[in-house]
Amino acid sequence: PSVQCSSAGGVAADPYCLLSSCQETQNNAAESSVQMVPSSKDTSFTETDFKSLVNRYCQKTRRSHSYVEVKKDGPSHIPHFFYKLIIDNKEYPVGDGKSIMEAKQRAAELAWSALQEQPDWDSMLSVFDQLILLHFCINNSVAVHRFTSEFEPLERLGKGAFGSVYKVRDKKLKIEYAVKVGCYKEKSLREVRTLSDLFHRNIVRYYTFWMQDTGYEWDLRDDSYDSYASSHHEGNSESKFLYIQMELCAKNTLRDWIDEKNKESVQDSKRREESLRIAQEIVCGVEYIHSKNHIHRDLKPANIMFGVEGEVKIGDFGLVTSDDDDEERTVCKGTPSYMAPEQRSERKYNRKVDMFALGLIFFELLWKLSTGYERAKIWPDVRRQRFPEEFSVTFTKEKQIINSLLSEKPEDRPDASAVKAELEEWTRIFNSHKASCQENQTV
Ligand SMILES: Nc1ncnc2c1ncn2[C@@H]1O[C@H](COP(=O)(O)OP(=O)(O)OP(=O)(O)O)[C@@H](O)[C@H]1O
Repeated sequence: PSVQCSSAGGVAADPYCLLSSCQETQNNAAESSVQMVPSSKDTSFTETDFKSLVNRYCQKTRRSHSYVEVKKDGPSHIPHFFYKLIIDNKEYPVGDGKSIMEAKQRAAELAWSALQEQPDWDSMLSVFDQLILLHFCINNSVAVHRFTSEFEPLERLGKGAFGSVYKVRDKKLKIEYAVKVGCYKEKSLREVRTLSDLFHRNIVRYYTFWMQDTGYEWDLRDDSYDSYASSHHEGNSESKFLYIQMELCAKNTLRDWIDEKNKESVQDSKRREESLRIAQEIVCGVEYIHSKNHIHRDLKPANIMFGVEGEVKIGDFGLVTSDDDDEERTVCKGTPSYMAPEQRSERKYNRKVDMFALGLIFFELLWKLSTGYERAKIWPDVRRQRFPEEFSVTFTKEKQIINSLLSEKPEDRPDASAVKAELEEWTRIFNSHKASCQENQTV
């Protein structure tokens, strides 16, 4: 980044110029600090994080600060935001932007500029504090911000144990994607490694990943972005954030689909037909995952999404592992209510844990459970292959498949290819039966 300092007193908005008005020795220190900016840094994504800078400044000078929304303009699908920064009851100019984050950044930039024009600017911070701020600018504010440089964050889609998932638009391509942001741990690369190995219609498509020094937190209510980024940095300057760019799926997961269906008054044949289609697609995805020697380990409706054509997309590979028979596993990884019995208690298990979860998902797809209470009551029985009477009568064939998937012993559970074949055959029979019924009705 270019370093252009104005002469004593009036310091330019560039945060590197913090020390430009100090005495000569301090000036030298500043110059040498400025030279600390690595020349090899990829400046194409460089931007100054004024929000973090103002936050740091306020912490150092013990000032209170808050962002206040001034107004929101434009149509609801492309709103334009206006924010101002108030520091110790003093208001600074209004900044605007296409997102709240952008407007706050702009407001912080304007406030930062104004702050430096104050006559007592130099005396407000000790030289030491100025150096700390400068160091902060160099190490954080100008770190590569690939996420916000390449993408425009549009909304937060969800939050899980690993981090948050954002809907974003690629600024150049104008294409929307999902980007998952979380704290980097060696384990989290497992998801990236697996996703990059998988290419299938029923699996969330992975594009790329990268690491950044800064995290990103979308929070409309407060400024948790600042504390999120700085708290990770203060405690551990080595901490990194992992960004995973994926295909964007529909907002509603299979969990939402099931919940919606459960609100309908009757258990209709359309639900059965759609459930069979969804079940087939899930099993196709699982067959593929297993063919690549992976175990998903956390199959559940909340981790199953839909693509643009309504096709099933299996996601959240955070617990994926390789299906190596000899490997010792961590007990109780996954979501307890969908876990196979051996996954809850044993160190050795295999891909058949996914088949158990599939059995439970198939049951939930088909059977209307009106309340959480009803679900809680019935669930332990279903896990032990005990089904409601009416379910067994209405869904004879499906019950047979689900029953085999919920076998206590993993070796008694069919593999994905066998279930796929059975489901295909049953769907064919079911659809032709339905077509002939409809024909009889019209005649
Ligand atoms: N590719 C995507 N497109 C659209 N929404 C997504 C996408 N990936 C994830 N989401 C949404 O974000 C939410 C959280 O994602 P995900 O479950 O992968 O995060 P996580 O931190 O790994 O969660 P978990 O606690 O389940 O491990 C999901 O429930 C889903 O609603």
